[in-house]
Amino acid sequence: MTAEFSSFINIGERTNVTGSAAFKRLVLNGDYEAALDVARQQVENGAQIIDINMDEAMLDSVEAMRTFLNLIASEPDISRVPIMIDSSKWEVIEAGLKCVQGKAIVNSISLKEGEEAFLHHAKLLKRYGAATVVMAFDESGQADTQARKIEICQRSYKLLTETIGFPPEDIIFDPNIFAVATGIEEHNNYAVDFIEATRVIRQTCPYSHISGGLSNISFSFRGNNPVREAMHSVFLYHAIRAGMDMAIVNAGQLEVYDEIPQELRDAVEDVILNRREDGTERLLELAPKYQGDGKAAAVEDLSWREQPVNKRLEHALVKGITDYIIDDTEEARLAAERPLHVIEGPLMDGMNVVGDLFGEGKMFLPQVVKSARVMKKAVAHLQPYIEEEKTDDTRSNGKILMATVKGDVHDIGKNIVGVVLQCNNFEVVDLGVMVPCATILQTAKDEGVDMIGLSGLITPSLDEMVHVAKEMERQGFDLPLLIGGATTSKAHTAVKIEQNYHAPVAYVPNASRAVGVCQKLLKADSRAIYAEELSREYDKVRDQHARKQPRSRPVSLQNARENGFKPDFTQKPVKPRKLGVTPVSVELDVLRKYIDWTPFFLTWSVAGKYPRILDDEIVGEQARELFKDANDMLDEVIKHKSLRAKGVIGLFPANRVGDDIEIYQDDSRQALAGVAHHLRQQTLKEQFSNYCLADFVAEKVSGISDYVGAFAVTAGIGEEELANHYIKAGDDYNGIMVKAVADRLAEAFAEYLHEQVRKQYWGYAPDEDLDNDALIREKYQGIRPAPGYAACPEHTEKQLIWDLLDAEKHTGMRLTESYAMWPGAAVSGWYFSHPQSKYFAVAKIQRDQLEDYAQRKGWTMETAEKWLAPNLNE
Ligand SMILES: C[S@@+](CC[C@H](N)C(=O)[O-])C[C@H]1O[C@@H](n2cnc3c(N)ncnc32)[C@H](O)[C@@H]1O
Repeated sequence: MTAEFSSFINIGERTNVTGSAAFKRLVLNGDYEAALDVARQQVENGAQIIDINMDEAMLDSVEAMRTFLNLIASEPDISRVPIMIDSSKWEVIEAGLKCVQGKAIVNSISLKEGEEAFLHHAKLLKRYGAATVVMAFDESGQADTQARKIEICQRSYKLLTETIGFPPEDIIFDPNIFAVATGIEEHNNYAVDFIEATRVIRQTCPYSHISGGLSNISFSFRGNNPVREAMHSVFLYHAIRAGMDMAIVNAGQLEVYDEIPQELRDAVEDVILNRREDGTERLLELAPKYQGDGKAAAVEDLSWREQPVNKRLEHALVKGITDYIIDDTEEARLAAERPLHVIEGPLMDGMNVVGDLFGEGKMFLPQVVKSARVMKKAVAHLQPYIEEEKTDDTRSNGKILMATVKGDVHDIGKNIVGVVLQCNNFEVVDLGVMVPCATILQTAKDEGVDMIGLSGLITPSLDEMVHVAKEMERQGFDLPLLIGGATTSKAHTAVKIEQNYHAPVAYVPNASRAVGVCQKLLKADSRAIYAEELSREYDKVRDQHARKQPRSRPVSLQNARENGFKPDFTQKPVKPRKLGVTPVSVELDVLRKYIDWTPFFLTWSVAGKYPRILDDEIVGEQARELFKDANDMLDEVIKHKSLRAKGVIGLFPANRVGDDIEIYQDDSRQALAGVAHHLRQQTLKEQFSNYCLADFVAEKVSGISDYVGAFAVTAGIGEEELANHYIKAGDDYNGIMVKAVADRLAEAFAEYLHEQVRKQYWGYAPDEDLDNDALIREKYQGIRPAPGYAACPEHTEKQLIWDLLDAEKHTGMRLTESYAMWPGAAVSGWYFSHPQSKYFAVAKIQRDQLEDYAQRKGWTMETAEKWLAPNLNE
């Protein structure tokens, strides 16, 4: 499998006042909330880094950069991607670097003002631990030819790495993308110059990266988006193959290379590759034809049924069509010498095509999972014939044990990886969820597996993975270990896991990487080399981690408390209409209207915001198909009541005492029902407060009667049974779909119930009238923070919610030893009603708060360190 596209990174370009008039207007008007939406949209559209530029004469750029980045820091759905601070002014860059949490990227530095200034800036960036874009620009100007681009980048590289020891992997060269087809002959070779320079730079400047602003290339076709998009795709297609690994793009506006009409693609390719003198004229002639979308309407094409059987099998696998698979497999079996040969021949050939297309970014994840369904059907048809022959000599690529670790129940990602591996002829032993270490290791021995893959979603699972690695070492295992799941990371794998186990440990960020990693680890000839590569890489990550300087200054807990948020309590808090605990049940077709579909597509690695995604140029067709399949599943579970939802809420008198919230049994406020413990942000905040969730509740000493709420909901009753029913029938696609749909229904339940609480049960916003989009965008008053998320990252607090609500009795939901909720399709959290309450990230805390929290919870320091590990500086 090739992986050119899986490692390509696209950088969002819309948060740039010099490039987007709309964004500029928002920032100039001080409408930072809408400006944040622009950033959020880019992330939702699949940007993996966002470029932020505030260079505008009418703006105080330093202030604008600082304000915007600080706002982003408290938006977890934006700040999960790295920030590229883009400015031509050093003071703006530095102001930005002081705000960004995590690794920043600076755009850009160059030799424009000579070596001294260049190295001075680079040294500062190194101290911040930032990566940087280095423009191919020197004292005599911007590089336009291939030779100049190479010369300047090589000179910059040498200066950076040899003079000041700048980490080469933190260097991103921008060799300048200039417009082609401008009518000026000297411009005709600009794309070729870039591509060829890229090839040489990647070869001669090890570990560095190549990026560029893509939209420049098509500047002469402004107003003709189809042609511009075709030019971008063709350019990227060739540049990526030459080694370009990042680009500033509008991710929502890229045509799939293979889907550009042949005639247009050829004409664009002539221009990009400067293949003929009259290339520009020919493209200009053709362009008006594609001014619209230039594509003919699709009709169902059954001509593939005319092809030989092997080709039909391949087609069915690639397209995920099960309709004819049994007939075609039977035909192939009759023609083959042995039934096994059908698997080893045409079926595996077809799956290899699937694997290659996926690796090249030409197929999407849900399609691969559907291919697996076709494959399973074919294999199931052949199985009785193979058994009749009584031979079982199929050779798989290797046997992999997969498990979600003890205490964790999440397995959608693991199941997808399992299916993708099976598609690539790996045998997967899937132990399911909540698997204790001893079971994992014993099964690995009994089954003689070649590798172990661990998955987990919640933060406590990270510790459990460390435990498994240590046990593997203690028991003398020598198998490679794979680590994956939402909270895992390369840094955690390097710092916490890899050091504890001598055999190869590989962090697998997503399903598309899994196959490549497994193949390299299981082939005798590549294992040693890859293991060596991995261990060098992790050494480096550890080293970087150790050298990482905190980008934000810690403050004492006392100072943080003094700078706590002081909400306005001139309006008295509204007393809930119905105090106490209320179980709630609801029909799924009510919840259906509250579904937020965007995360559903992300689960399947199809990125984009709903409903726009359905019409997206690149993923639209795939998104429509997925959406239809999900809705078919919803129809089915509603009709047969095979999934059910149950929830419970509680509304209680409450007051703040320090960073705790006392929750009372009744409004006399004499007897405690429980105490919620919260954490406070502990880094220096110059313009903002050091937030703690407790701040949003009136202090006990104020005499103001305040209230909080709690909720726990699930839409996963029946989920396991239904998923297993599909999986047993060989239909992993629908097995995963059940869980993806149940997860959406649970989130929809949380949304629906929160609305009911605001308008009725609590009734602090009785006249609220918001559509689903506004609900998803959280335009309402109040928040519902969920333990385990950034404002209340400590998971054991869920126990208090369970106790207050008697949640197990009312809903059947349980907490595991890691405080994951079971069934997996579940949501729980607190309700805060204050109009100024908002989400934020506690982030790193200091020793004094750790001690204070341990004392408040009645914990030993060891217990506190265990549960707060993700928030401690190490
Ligand atoms: C993860 S999304 C879920 C809603 C989304 N519409 C969906 O369907 O997936 C937003 C929820 O996550 C939780 N959340 C987000 N940011 C948080 C933070 N900083 N602290 C605590 N909880 C947070 C809140 O419960 C919030 O309602």
